[in-house]
Amino acid sequence: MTNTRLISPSILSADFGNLQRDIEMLNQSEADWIHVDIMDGQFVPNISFGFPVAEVAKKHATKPLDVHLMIVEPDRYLKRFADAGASGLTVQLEACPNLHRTVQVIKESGCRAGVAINPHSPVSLLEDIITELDLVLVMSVNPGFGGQKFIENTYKKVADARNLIEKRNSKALIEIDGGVDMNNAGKLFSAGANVLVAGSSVFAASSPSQMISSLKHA
Ligand SMILES: O=C(CO)[C@@H](O)[C@H](O)COP(=O)(O)O
Ligand SMILES: [Co+2]
Repeated sequence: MTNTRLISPSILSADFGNLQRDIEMLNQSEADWIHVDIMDGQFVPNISFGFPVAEVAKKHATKPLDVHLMIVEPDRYLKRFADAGASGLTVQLEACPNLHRTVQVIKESGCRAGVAINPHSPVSLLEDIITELDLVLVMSVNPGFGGQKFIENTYKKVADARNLIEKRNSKALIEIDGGVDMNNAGKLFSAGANVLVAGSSVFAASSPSQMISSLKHA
């Protein structure tokens, strides 16, 4: 079992009028990655931002961009997000009819390959692809918005993912996304999570950088 514990703050909750300032704050903080949420208004009922904002993030960030694609037909855009500076590309299982091929294309682009599963999708759906993955993202809210309530069934899914990874000797990291805060961060790491995404809990804190440290050492 890996002891890796990383924090990936989501810029969805940043101040877009001061994005450079907020990214520079993340550069100075204990954040490990910077989470970039791409929403298309089709896979999820919200539109966030696209390439220009991802490119601004890349221009100012000194940390790897952890790009989460909540879009239909992600294959159409993998290369462009890789060229925009993504270090990791995570697609939603539910958006990928040919997931094995999609994962191979991500790897060929030089990015870390991640697959996200929605709250209704069991971890067992990853059984025949887990050895190909660098990262499994367990959604702990329904995707589409920041600031939602954490779904408690996530702990069981972290345990399921950890069991599957160990059974198949996979090197995949387990990432959790949605409603992560000081009430659940420590329990998630103890349950076997490796990477915690945090949007509103970081950016609404009086000291975002202190909150990142608190989450990391929870
Ligand atoms: O992918 C998503 C939402 O769909 C996330 O990455 C959110 O940006 C997390 O925000 P909080 O729940 O932490 O506020
Ligand atoms: Co996300």
